[in-house]
Amino acid sequence: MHTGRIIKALSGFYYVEFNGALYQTRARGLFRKTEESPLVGDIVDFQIENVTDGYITKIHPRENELVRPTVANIDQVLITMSLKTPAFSFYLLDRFLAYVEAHDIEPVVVITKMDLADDDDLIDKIKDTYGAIYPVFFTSQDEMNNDLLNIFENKVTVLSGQSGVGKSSLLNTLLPELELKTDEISSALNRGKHTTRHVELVDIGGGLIADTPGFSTIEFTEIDKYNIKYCFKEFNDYQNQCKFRECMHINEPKCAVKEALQNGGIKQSRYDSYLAIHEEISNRKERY
Ligand SMILES: Nc1nc2c(ncn2[C@@H]2O[C@H](COP(=O)(O)OP(=O)(O)OP(=O)(O)O)[C@@H](O)[C@H]2O)c(=O)[nH]1
Ligand SMILES: [Zn+2]
Repeated sequence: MHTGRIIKALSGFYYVEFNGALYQTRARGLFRKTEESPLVGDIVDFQIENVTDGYITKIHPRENELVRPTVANIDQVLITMSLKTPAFSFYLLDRFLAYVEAHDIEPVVVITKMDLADDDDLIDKIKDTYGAIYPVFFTSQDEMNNDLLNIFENKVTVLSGQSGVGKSSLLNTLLPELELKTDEISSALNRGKHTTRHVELVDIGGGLIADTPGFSTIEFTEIDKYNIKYCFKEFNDYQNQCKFRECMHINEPKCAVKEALQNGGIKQSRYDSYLAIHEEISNRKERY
């Protein structure tokens, strides 16, 4: 019996990496009864049947999972946001950040298209708003950002961000061999344009990254209006000092979050994003 990680799932096979080798495994009937099926990213126990084949006997409990792409046990999500085209949006970035926090995954902010920069105030405001809360990297397509390449070691990473911000370009810059590889696969299988991409974890900087960029829009459907406040990381420095334990930091007196807003510990744009998302979730719930 061995324990490894599923890095690819294709046609009923799960490819498990163990000790630098890849094993083609099946899940057998075991999981059909429990309706639990293995996901890419899962840590599994498996039995080797011959040199490279085996079958999965157990899925270890998941730390977290995302639906787009369908990957489990993710350590970090790179939230890509372009400086321009499409225009940078503090609100949209805050939505992505809250969503990733809600899934118990560490966010990393990556600002793309820095070659288009013409507004120093915007860059300063981005640094000022997020620099103390999250790792923030600035990149452009034609430059290899070596600091960014260092963050992957021993981690499983997923890339996300709205359409057109440069997710694929970033992935190709960080992993030039990737584009080549995907081209080879789709032409080899002769499936043409409409091939459904199967997510695969590929090696990057001593860790793994999902080769398919992930979610590009955010809906807070599974998140409760009482929990969204915990998804604004810097609120956690203050919210246990609010007078009321159930304080939502909106209309309550003696609210430590609103005090922090007054003295600059919490940024106005972050608080405004919180209010907007809280309202969106509250309105949705009322309809049911
Ligand atoms: N100037 C500039 N353009 C870039 C940069 N990165 C990407 N682009 C351009 O932005 C456009 C979108 O890039 P993609 O990498 O396809 O963006 P994406 O986020 O993968 O887009 P979706 O597949 O729609 O989710 C392309 O025309 C890229 O050439 C950059 O750093 N600088
Ligand atoms: Zn409060």
